Amino acid sequence: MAPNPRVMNAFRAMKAIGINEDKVKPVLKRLLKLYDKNWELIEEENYRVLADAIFDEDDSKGENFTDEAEVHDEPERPLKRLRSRSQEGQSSQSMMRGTSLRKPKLDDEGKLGANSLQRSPDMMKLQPGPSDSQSTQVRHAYKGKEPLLPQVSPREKRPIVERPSHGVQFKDREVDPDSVLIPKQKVVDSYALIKPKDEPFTDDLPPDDVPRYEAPIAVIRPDSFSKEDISGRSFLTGKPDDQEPPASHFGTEEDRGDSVPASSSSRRANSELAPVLEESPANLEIASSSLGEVKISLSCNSLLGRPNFHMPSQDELLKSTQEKCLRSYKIFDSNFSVMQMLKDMCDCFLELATDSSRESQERLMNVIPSISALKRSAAYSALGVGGVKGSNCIPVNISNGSIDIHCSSEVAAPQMPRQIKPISEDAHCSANGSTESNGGRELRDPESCSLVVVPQHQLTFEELRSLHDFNDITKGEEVIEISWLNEINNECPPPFMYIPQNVVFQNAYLRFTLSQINAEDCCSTCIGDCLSSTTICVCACETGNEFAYTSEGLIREDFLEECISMTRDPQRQCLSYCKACPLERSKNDEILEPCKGHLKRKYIKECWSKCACHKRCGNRVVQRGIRCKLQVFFTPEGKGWGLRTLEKLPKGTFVCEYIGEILTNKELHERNVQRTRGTNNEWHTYPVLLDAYWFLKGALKEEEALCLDATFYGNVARFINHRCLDSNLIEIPVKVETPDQHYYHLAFFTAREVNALEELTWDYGLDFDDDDHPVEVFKCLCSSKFCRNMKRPNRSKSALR
Ligand SMILES: C[S@@+](CC[C@H](N)C(=O)[O-])C[C@H]1O[C@@H](n2cnc3c(N)ncnc32)[C@H](O)[C@@H]1O
Repeated sequence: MAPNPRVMNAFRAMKAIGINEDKVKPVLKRLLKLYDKNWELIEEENYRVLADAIFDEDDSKGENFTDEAEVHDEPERPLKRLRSRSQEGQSSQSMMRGTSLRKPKLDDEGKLGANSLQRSPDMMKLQPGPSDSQSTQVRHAYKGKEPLLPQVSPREKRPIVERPSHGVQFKDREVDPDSVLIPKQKVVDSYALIKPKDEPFTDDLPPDDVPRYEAPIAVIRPDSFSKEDISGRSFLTGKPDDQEPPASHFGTEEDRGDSVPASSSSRRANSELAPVLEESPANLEIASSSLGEVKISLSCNSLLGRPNFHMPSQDELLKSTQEKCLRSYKIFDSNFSVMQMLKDMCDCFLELATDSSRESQERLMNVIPSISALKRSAAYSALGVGGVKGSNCIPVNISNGSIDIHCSSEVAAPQMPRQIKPISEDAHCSANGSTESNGGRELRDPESCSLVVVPQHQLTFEELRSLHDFNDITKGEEVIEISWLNEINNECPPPFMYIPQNVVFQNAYLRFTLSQINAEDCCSTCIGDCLSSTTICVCACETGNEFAYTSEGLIREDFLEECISMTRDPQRQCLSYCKACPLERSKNDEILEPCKGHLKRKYIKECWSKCACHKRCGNRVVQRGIRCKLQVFFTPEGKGWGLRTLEKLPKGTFVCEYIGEILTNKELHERNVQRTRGTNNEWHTYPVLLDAYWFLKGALKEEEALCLDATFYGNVARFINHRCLDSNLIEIPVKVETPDQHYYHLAFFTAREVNALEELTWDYGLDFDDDDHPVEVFKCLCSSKFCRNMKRPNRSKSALR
């Protein structure tokens, strides 16, 4: 029978550290039996378990003949020290992995002791320190060897968890600082062999006549060297981390005094090793939480033996990671920082790991809607909370059926409630933390003393969902966060559901099928970026065989100017007339008026899923979503909420799409009728008609005459206010998924360069003289010199585009 390759590998690995087959065989057999043939456990960390079991056996044999005195006077202990590199300075890494293998301790019968195999670091932390007598035994057992687990010695009774560093820590015990050397360049696989410095250094393998001394006497890891040791260096600063000892230091200064002292001799050893260590860093700290409690390290152990290994600089590493992230995850925010993300990860870890009730209380405060937000929802009246104009918060005291929230005047922080923890319908909590009956719903941890209570029957789930997170009104729906801010009063944005893509309300006919897209509607032979292709891409046909976008992702100047003048210049404006205008049909009048005309527009055709080009092809802009830094803000001029940019935007930048529910024109008409009858809402969203191509079909079917309404479902475009004629945005139809003319995206691009903090506006195309539309009019406050409403400030009807 062919020998089991795993057995052969084990032999080979042991041979590499000087243990011959005869010795390996019986121990291996026992381990296999013990582990139920679980080879993985044996093979882990380059057969560490096996090696240690062999050493154990050696030791236990040896110990039969030693007493305490002999142990201490044992100067000629082994020449070599076996050490897994993965232990070197890897405490935090091990902790992250959450596993650590403790060597199996075989009892007399060759069985595992109760605690022999421990994989949980928590378990290890909880391990009590042995009593003095126990520790003596432990010292016997480990005499001359590094224990594989943080065994707690009398001088290390302090639990590991108390130490500033964390994770699995391997203790250097009985180390003679002068006696060890790590010949890093002679790495065999992942082991570093350590040889007493003052003994003749012959080769890496022990002489055959000293088999007992294969067991190592001591170990020095890179991070147990002085602070100049690169492996203990903070990668962030390039300086040693002086906030705390490296993760693999054991115990306090005094502790180290008799284990691994920072003695002159150890320093001597270090300085001798310095050139080697400089070339062989093992563990690099790359990020940490603000106070250094949590750290992220990179370990490159398996690279150390490679001749071409060199340590990348911090800049190199960050730059390359950043580029990779930007490429892979489509992050277009120029402020994105890998380093920040890693620090955030440390902070999150710390937060989760130390979740204090105070923190969770603060977090909860931010998820409660302010009264102004509630006021806008139908739920407000049902809440029975008195008006608090001038206050950003719902009153602090808990009274039956009311809401408790503490809130500073600057922080109007209504957010999406993320965690609603119904405790009891009848419970609320008084300031001292006791629970009282209130018929409400508790929104936070019952342990904290100030509870937030919202009457359960008042706010529906839908209503809660429509309240806005002031950090990100998009609720994470967009690639980029969009905050909202009111520096004028205590209003909150009106409730609506944020959606990043249009959704069909009910009857609109929309088919995005691949079969519907013909060869002439997609570039099925393009490769990579269509913009840089030399052949003409079919997707550019609609725009005169030239793409509408530049390689910078802006709209081509001439195309943009054409669109602007077709929309704004009365001389260039071109109306098309449909045969049976859906607008007229929806009125259900006896006699249909003739079509009043629809503005003709140029449109952009973007590459899409059936195109063979790359997803990041330059002819895909609108479909990537919002990339500019925007903010919803309360306008000082009395227009209500508006949208502004927080960064300078070049001319031709894509800002956002008008997103809303896709309605048929009939459905919209019905809504409008309802709207005028319904609540007297000051701020109306203005639905847009997707009417640019209505004229193309003889008689458009009802379900093909489409429009977008952002009143209930929409994106930030619903906040863009109107400006007569010289608005800084221009809307352009963009075709993406379907070649059908009756559906397209309406995208806003900057019509000129826009400065940071400038309000973004578009011309709704309102005819302030047209009394024929049911949507409530507003007094135009656009302050444009071309304002069409200037001479008629008191008009009460407006037009709907
Ligand atoms: C699409 S919404 C814009 C967002 C709105 N300002 C809000 O607070 O939700 C349109 C409404 O904003 C207001 N509005 C927009 N442009 C305006 C302007 N130029 N002057 C006055 N009010 C304006 C009108 O009330 C209009 O009905």
